[in-house]
Amino acid sequence: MRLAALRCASSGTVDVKVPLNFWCGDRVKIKDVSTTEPVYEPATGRVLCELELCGSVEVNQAVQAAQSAYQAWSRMSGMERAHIMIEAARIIENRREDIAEIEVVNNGKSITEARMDVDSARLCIEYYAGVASTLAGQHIQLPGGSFAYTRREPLGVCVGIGAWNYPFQIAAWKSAPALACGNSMVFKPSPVTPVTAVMLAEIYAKAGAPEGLFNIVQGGQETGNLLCHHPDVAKVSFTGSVPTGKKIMEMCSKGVKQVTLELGGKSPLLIFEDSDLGNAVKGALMANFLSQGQVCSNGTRVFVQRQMLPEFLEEVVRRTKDIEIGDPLLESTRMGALVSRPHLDRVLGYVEQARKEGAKVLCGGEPFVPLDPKLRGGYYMTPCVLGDCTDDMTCVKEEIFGPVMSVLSFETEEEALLRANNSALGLAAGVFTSDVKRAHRVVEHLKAGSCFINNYNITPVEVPFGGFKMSGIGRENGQVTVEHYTQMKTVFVEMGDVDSLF
Ligand SMILES: NC(=O)c1ccc[n+]([C@@H]2O[C@H](COP(=O)([O-])OP(=O)(O)OC[C@H]3O[C@@H](n4cnc5c(N)ncnc54)[C@H](O)[C@@H]3O)[C@@H](O)[C@H]2O)c1
Ligand SMILES: C[N+](C)(C)CCCC=O
Repeated sequence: MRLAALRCASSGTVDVKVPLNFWCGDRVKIKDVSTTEPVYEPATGRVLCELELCGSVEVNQAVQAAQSAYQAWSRMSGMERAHIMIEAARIIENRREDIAEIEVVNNGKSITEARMDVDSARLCIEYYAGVASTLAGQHIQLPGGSFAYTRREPLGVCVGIGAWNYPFQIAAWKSAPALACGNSMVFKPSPVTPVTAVMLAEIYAKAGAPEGLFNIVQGGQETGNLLCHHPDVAKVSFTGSVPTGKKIMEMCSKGVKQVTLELGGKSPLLIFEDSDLGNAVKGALMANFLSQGQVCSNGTRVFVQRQMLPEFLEEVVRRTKDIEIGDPLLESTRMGALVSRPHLDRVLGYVEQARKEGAKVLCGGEPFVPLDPKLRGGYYMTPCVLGDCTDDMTCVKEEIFGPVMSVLSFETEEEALLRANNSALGLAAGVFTSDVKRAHRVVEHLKAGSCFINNYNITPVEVPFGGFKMSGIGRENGQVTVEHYTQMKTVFVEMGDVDSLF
């Protein structure tokens, strides 16, 4: 089935007819489909397709395919693996627009952002292609000419389970390091956004990967459970919510399987009075409104030093009101649709709750109905800035995962740090200041895995990304991720006689 079968021209015109499961190098139509689930186009509310969910038969087939590909792939040299990954990256570059458009249709984010996500996916694969050829062990000299060496060996069949906010990017961020290290993968996208991960599977196959190297099984919780419990799966890398992450860890503990958990956040952004106002405002917008606010690392608790608060609020509200909402496939659109109707309702409910708890809605927080009639059934809202927030409010404590910025004020650095760290989550944090000493002092004390100084939400693939506390375990991207997709073997070599005690 050609990728072009999915090509779209504008919102409201796409029907996905091709199968979305993929193993043994091809799209798979399930024989006796017992369960399907509708998949929606967030921009219009139309049904895009009925998703065929995988049960144990299909999960077994996909894992088996991955096992057999693993035999060949794990024996290849890093350079050989790199060659295929570079080719995959090249195909992604050529198909950038196709992939980005379909991502928009299934996820609702703007085409501008979708293109950036596709670029991040490609760069990640290019980066780990480079890493593949550098994988090496150590040589350790021992007495009498004896020595030991270490080997970095792959784990086997790895499972990736993705969230719906960055469907294509998550599939690449998980598969690139896994494959570079010699593993194979079975990936389960979110059933809300199942359409683009399978394009990545086709691309790897086209680039020359052995059949079964990267497979897609579609489904929700049940399919995920089957994968986590599967005896032939060595590791699970999960991106999603904290409650699901806990379940994944529990299931993996039964087989003592390794886990990587990329979970939720409620990250703080500290803006000191000596900051450059323009950059601080731009940073706060980037920290809250990318992907309709549906970003794990978002800095949704914006602490502003009291002296700067009035001018910050004035500017941040002005710029938030200017955000162009609408058809996510239009170049001018900066904010598209939220991912689903229930999610939109949940986010609007948080705004209502904030109002009841005493926060001031400075702008937005309302359902938005575009003028274009075909978009009337879409899941839009106006981006929201909440003022007069306090630490005990629900909007400040819970991950909303929508375009809602909570602004709080503070007096001193010490107080800001205490309040910023007062969360069970620790994915990211940011600080804006022109005082270089303060910047590093504050970052040293912030309990978060990814910290930004004078910027926010940039994730170059060569830099590790991941959380402290309940935001996760392990890292994605960067050199360190090799450790999460390999195991170390130590080999002792005796060059003399055995010095036996017996
Ligand atoms: N830290 C990160 O890198 C990162 C990135 C993106 C999203 N997230 C987080 O993801 C959440 C939003 O995504 P979501 O709503 O898709 O999360 P979710 O936890 O509901 O679902 C994530 C994935 O897990 C699957 N799943 C659900 N129950 C399962 C089970 N029992 N066993 C196995 N798999 C199961 C889902 O089908 C989906 O594929 C937010 O909390 C967000 O912060 C984190
Ligand atoms: C690329 N972003 C915007 C930093 C998103 C990282 C993945 C988290 O949801």
